[in-house]
Amino acid sequence: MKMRNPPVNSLSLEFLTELLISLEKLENDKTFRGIIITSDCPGIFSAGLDLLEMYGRDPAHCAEYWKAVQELWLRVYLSNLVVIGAINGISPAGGCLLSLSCDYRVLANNPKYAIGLNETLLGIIAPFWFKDVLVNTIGHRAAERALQLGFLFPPSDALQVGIVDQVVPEDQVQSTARSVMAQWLAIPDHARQLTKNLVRKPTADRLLQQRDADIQNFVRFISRDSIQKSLHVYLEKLKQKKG
Ligand SMILES: CCCCCCCCCCC/C=C/C(=O)SCCNC(=O)CCNC(=O)[C@H](O)C(C)(C)COP(=O)(O)OP(=O)(O)OC[C@H]1O[C@@H](n2cnc3c(N)ncnc32)[C@H](O)[C@@H]1OP(=O)(O)O
Repeated sequence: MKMRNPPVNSLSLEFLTELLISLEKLENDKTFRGIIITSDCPGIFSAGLDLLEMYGRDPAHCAEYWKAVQELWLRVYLSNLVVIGAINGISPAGGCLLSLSCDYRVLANNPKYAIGLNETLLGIIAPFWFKDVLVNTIGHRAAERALQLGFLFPPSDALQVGIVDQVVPEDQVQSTARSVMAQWLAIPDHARQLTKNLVRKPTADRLLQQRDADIQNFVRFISRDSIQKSLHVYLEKLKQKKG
């Protein structure tokens, strides 16, 4: 699955909906046993959640958006398919969450391709289920530092901390992802799927048990004047960077 939402593969409501529909189709087609998620935007896996879906929007829109974010996460995280991330670009915040929700992550060795939950750098916070997935992946202490400081790990650090499973030369990302897929597909589906569910269900259940409250918390938080100001400042910084 090649994500194509130029210029930066931001996860807008429309794009999230497209991804959800595509994933659902693949899940329902029994001829598919695995997917490789990668990007069609040069140098960018995904710029994460679309800031314009959270800035200057009314509460109803924010609630609809957050529901779609939850939905995509649950679908990828709990997918019965083998999901491999072929991460061929930078993947901050929501892009990192998408990567972390794969079963295996292969990152291209380019110092620009940083990965991490950088929410604090925007003056916002990673929701508890983003945090849970990071803690599950790199452990409590490393996650505690990474989340508070908004670390974006370059490939060598990403491998060391375990946020990705493999770092390979850029021209080998897709072929490596395909070899890894072959290894994972050698396992009988029912055994692998039940095991995946056993490991991941408790984390997903934490959100499933309080989805509506999570949406309300998000809407309250994102609608605060101080948070809207932080988003404004960050968006302006992105604009000014262009010069
Ligand atoms: C009680 C508590 C309850 C809890 C409540 C939870 C609270 C909120 C949780 C929110 C979680 C948020 C998760 C996220 O994912 S936030 C997004 C994080 N993403 C980033 O920080 C990345 C920002 N982008 C960049 O750094 C660069 O754009 C990038 C390195 C990706 C690419 O750089 P490049 O130079 O190639 O391109 P530009 O910067 O010029 O960007 C091109 C245009 O795209 C726009 N853009 C970029 N990123 C985003 C984005 N994420 N959303 C929307 N738009 C984006 C950028 O502004 C440029 O636009 P223009 O061409 O119009 O200027």
